[in-house]
Amino acid sequence: MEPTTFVLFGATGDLAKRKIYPALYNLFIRGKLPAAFSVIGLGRREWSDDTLRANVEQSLRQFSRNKPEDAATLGRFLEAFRYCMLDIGREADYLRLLDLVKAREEELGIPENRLFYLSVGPEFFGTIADNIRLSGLGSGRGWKRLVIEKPFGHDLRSARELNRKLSESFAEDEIYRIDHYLGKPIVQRLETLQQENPVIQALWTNRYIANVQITANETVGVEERAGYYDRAGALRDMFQNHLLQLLMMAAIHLPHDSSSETVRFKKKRVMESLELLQKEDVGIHVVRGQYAAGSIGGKPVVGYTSEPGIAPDSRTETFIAARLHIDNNNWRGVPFYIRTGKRLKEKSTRIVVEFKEPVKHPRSPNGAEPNLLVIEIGPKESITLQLNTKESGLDGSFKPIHIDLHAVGENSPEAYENLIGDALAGDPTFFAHWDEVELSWQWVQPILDAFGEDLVPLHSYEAGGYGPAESDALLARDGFHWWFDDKSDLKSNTNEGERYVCQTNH
Ligand SMILES: NC(=O)C1=CN([C@@H]2O[C@H](COP(=O)(O)OP(=O)(O)OC[C@H]3O[C@@H](n4cnc5c(N)ncnc54)[C@H](OP(=O)(O)O)[C@@H]3O)[C@@H](O)[C@H]2O)C=CC1
Ligand SMILES: O=C1O[C@H](COP(=O)(O)O)[C@@H](O)[C@H](O)[C@H]1O
Repeated sequence: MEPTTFVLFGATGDLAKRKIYPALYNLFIRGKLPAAFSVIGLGRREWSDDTLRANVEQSLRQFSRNKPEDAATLGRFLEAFRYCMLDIGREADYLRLLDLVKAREEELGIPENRLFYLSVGPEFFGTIADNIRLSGLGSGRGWKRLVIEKPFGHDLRSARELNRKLSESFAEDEIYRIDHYLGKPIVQRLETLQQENPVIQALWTNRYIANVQITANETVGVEERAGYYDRAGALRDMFQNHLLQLLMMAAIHLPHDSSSETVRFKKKRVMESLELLQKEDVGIHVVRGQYAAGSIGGKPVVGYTSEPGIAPDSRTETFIAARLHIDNNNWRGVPFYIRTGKRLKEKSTRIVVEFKEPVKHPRSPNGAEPNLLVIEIGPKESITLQLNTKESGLDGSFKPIHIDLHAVGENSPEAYENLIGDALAGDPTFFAHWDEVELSWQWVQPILDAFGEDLVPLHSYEAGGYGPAESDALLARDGFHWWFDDKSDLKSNTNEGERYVCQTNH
């Protein structure tokens, strides 16, 4: 990996502490950081190099999956860190930063390869990009990369404006837009699961698939982010980015040796084929909800509008479910159902592919269930194929068997580790390209408009359940139901039914 200077805006903030330092440390101990590497942390706080290092060490002790046990290893890691006080709006501070970056590059004898990681609010992205250009930080003799966090815009118009602004200072292939769902290990394996397994590839069409369900349920509420969340809601916070990315990853068909360009091209094609909704029709395809008081894991929780910092008359959605159609030869006629919400019964992020039943209706009396491919993305990771077999005995009924297609890795890397490693290596495959982001906002915009004009009812749902009943009705109208919402469906997640572990390519 090429020698790099990692310039971290927001080094004193929460994301750096919880995700970025642990990711860098885990890359370091796995030997996945460049041999010559330095981190320049930035913030307004009056920290010294030692204060930064002490904070990094503290963050590793609290948040890293590998705790720093060996003092010498930790010392070598921390030695790479320098701190520079910088106010984002003050141009002179960038010149001081440039001096420090150059001094470090000379000290280490490394080329001017600079990765700028913006772990700060999106309102600062444009100013930082401008100042990187104006100060000369962005015109070194090596490469430059810009890593940015969501939210990428608040709607289609603001996303386009932000992109225009960034593109004055960085080319598209220099911009790495983090969507941490793309860094999750199982999501990264989806492409190979399909590519390396012709059986799955052959089944990946509307000929065999009845519907696809993408769920991201959370038990947490708005937490300490009332100010941000009440302006965003579930549609902007989860749906426009993470869930549409999962949809793209699930729906693409990839040739055997796909490059990152192929992956991005195919994802773009999926988004281009998504049927756009008219604002007036949003209520037919989209359900929105807001949590009321209830209980989670036996503990009472307040409703959304009683959360600290949320206005009592807020109409922000904390739940959304939608039915989408991809109008192309592979997926025409296959509904994709997507839902996400806060204060639901359990934390689970999964994709369920329900296969068509040639003969029997789902839940037919003899016990046969539709074949399912269940991709558990978190908090547990698994890929399971549910098939039917005949019960030995007299009644001849069927029972489901489950074939595990994914060996769960011990201590597998976290999303940020994968993504920061990829950004350092210059691999853009698992970052969101502007085309995808723009098409996602384009798809979401009529829904934002319909919500804004109150054309869609806001259903209240009790905390601790599975969201409003209208979300079930959305699927019931098509003759389907959400899988795994009640205990009887949880067979594939428990020991009920026989399980087989398979060797697969992925
Ligand atoms: N925290 C999380 O889990 C997640 C965060 N994000 C995104 O990451 C970004 C950072 O979030 P988070 O770390 O939580 O935010 P914090 O509020 O914890 O940190 C903000 C950081 O920005 C710095 N900062 C703010 N204003 C200035 C300024 N004028 N000049 C220089 N530095 C400034 C602060 O430094 P100082 O106070 O020293 O000036 C601080 O380091 C946001 O865009 C957020 O949406 C995305 C996903 C998850
Ligand atoms: O980006 C976000 O994601 C989290 C959920 O992430 P996960 O990895 O725990 O599934 C969500 O809680 C948060 O609101 C959102 O901003």
